Amino acid sequence: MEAALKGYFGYSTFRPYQREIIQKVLDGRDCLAVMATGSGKSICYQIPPLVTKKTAVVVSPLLSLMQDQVMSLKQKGVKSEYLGSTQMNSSVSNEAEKGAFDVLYMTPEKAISLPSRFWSNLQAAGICLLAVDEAHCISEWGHDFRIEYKQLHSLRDLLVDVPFVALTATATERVRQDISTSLVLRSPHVVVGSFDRHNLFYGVKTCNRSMSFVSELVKDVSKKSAAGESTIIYCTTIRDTEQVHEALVTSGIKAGIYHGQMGSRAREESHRSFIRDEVLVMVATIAFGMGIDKPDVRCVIHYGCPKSLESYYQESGRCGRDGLPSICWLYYQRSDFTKADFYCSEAKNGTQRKAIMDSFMAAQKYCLLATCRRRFLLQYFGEERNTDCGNCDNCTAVKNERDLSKEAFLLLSCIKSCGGRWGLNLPIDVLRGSRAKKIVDKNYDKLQMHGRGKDYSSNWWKALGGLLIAYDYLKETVHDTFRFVSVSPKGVKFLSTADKMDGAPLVFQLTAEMIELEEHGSSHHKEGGGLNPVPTLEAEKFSEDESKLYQMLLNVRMKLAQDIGTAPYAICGDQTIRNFAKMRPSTGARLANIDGVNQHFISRFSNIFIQNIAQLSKELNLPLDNSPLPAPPTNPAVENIAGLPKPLQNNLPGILGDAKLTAWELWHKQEYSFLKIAYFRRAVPIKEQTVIAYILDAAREGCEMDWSRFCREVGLTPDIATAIRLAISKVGSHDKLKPIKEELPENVTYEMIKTFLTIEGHGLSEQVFGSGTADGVPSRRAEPPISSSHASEAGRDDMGDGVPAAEASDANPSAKRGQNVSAEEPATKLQRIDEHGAESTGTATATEESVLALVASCNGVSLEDVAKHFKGSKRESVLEILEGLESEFTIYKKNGNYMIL
Ligand SMILES: Nc1ncnc2c1ncn2[C@@H]1O[C@H](COP(=O)(O)OP(=O)(O)OP(=O)(O)O)[C@@H](O)[C@H]1O
Repeated sequence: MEAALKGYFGYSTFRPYQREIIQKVLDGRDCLAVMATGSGKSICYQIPPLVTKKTAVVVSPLLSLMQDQVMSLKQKGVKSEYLGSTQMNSSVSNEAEKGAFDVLYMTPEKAISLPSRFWSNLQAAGICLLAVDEAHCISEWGHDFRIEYKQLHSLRDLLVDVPFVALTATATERVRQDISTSLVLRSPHVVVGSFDRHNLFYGVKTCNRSMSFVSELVKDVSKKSAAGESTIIYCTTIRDTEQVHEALVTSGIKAGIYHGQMGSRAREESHRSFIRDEVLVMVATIAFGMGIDKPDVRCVIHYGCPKSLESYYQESGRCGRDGLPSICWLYYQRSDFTKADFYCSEAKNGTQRKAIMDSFMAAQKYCLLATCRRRFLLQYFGEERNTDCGNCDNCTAVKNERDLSKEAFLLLSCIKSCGGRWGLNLPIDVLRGSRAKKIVDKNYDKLQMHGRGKDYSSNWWKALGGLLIAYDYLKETVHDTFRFVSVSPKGVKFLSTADKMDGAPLVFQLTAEMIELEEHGSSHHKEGGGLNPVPTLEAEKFSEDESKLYQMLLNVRMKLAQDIGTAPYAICGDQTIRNFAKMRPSTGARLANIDGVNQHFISRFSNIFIQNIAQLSKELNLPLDNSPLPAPPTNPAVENIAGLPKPLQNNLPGILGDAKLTAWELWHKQEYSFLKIAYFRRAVPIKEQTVIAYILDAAREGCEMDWSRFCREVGLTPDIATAIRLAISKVGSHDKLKPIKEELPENVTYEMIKTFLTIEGHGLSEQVFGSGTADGVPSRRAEPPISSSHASEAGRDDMGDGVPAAEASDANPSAKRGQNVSAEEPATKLQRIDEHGAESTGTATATEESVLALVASCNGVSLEDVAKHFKGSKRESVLEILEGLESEFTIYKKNGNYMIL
């Protein structure tokens, strides 16, 4: 599991619950995972297929979401596709049912409409799980109910032994139950993670929708864009969306717009430009919601109070999914609170109406809060916290507490005297001495407190009213479209004791709005207050030049992404780029050690980044290798990995297929050995013979070859070449290999014959082997004399005459080539070490190949054991080789033991 995590995703440790869920799925158990947005749920269904080599089917509600995930997975080297209405490639479905993909996404509509033949074929090919992402859509009690989700249970009968995994970021107990019942989960393993998004700063500001406010907002957002950071501005109406978008564009900020009245093409285009960082600001209604898989959104602004705390959590949760510090601001205006009636109009019955109203009231309460916002949010989702978070506006604001007992007394008693039949406005007007007709008609101008609240503005009183509601001194109720504020039992108690004790203190933390109103007489947020209330932890650790380097490297990533037509985050995350800027690795080995760097990245982009880091660091006068990482291995093969793998410039991949091309690239460009290629990125290694066949295929397709080296590694000397030539002439044909092999001594392998024939096919025989016998190709070892009489029965048992050349091979070519360690040898030797403690095992020397063979033969081997095994080499050399192999992702370390990746 760890091997797949590092190899494909570049991470060295699992986040909470990931391992547990993956293990349960591998054990065949159904799971229900309720984990916060951005907590890493996807990996729970993306790792099992990489471990089991069977397909994971993922049902996901939105095509845009699937497309983004497929794009991202492909960049990691994970075979992935989707099935849905926008899939233009008609062969995907056919390939999918043959098990061609690791991860196969599909819409619920597609999942329930696929013929049972598809499922039985896929099951025959291998299916390791069925995941239902955003599983809350199953429940009518969830906030995104989708009728097709309800029908997914029909798959249960088709996929009897396949574990089902339901995943969601928000689910109450009731929704969880619905999911479980509807999907017919069988005693599922349930995981409920924390809802806390500790990297998010939460803040609230009041606003008005004037142009001056919008231009302040634009100014703030432009700072984020200038820093290359992405922002989403959620508006509650299409009108607001258009207004804010226009203001941004007029100020020269590249911004996208997204709302339900746009055509699907325009929406897709908008979405695409945002995830590819072509625009850094997206102004949208909540229609731009669930489908956002972009991990590096740094700021989410809600321009208007959201309709519920659930949707606020979900939408603000689009921020900082990569775990880096990010900011969520909510701007509200008191008039937003009157929208409850509008939302309630969606209700089908009284119960639903109450549910909508309760959620909206909670959102309103969140706006008016003067205490820790995170605590409030978590409490709302049933998670108790004893301490304040220190990462929200109320926690970080200079504490401004004051005894407001007199003001509270005035407001409460005024509301009580007005009979609790009004909203907040009328009693506040009474306090402020209004003689409006309604007030005079009701004789409220005769009340004792009439005009006694003139010192504060109306908005200040409303803010106090909000506090008194939040702390249950006032009660807000809604009847039809009217809201009434009355004094609660707690408020009544306060009034009675305040009366008697004359001045019992009631200390409140003043809200930001109240402070603003007292200081400036208006509640517009301060100029320059900006969106960045707290310096991010990472930013604090960066020097100015490191920040510059970070920005430059973001540009390098952007350019690369544009060149290959993908999103920058799909190449690697912001945190990885931060680490590059901080550590400034000078070699591929150092780069590979950085979290977030996976095999695919190493083979495609490491060279570009190493070069840019070196050059830009030089320009900025920053030293390289500023990292706490161990000293870089000096193994030339390791250095090579950073240096060479460039994508091919010709069209060979199409002809050759990935595996053959990769084998050839690794051999030719990286100078990997056959054995190392056999293990490269494979849980189950392929045979060395297959590697050789792949490279020969590449050569036949025109790939450049160093034939001297190839012959040397296959063991094909000029003597053997001569013998093969003779054998062919004896047999009279080279169409079948077996008769040729039978004419030759046992030590002449099928690989040698194939190599000879390929070289002959290229007309290079004379050049490579010379015209005669002995000269031409340097041989590392003395060959036994060749004579036809040595021909053996080798291969006769397992190969008929018709065996095609590409499939014919010997069992263990490296062993026959007289290498230090054969594939079986290390295990035996190591066993001896285990049995006899420090007993010497001879003087075997460590080479990359022999160490690799040893690690491959053991299920975890420590440095000590490897060092003991290779008595002929110094411990440091052994360590160096191990580190080299580790940084190339050929092996990895787990609990101090080396294992094959
Ligand atoms: N073990 C890990 N170590 C470091 N980063 C990780 C790990 N697992 C996942 N991540 C990263 O965390 C981010 C969020 O992961 P993911 O998209 O799976 O979240 P999610 O829980 O599915 O969120 P959502 O509910 O929004 O869909 C991604 O950038 C992912 O690469």
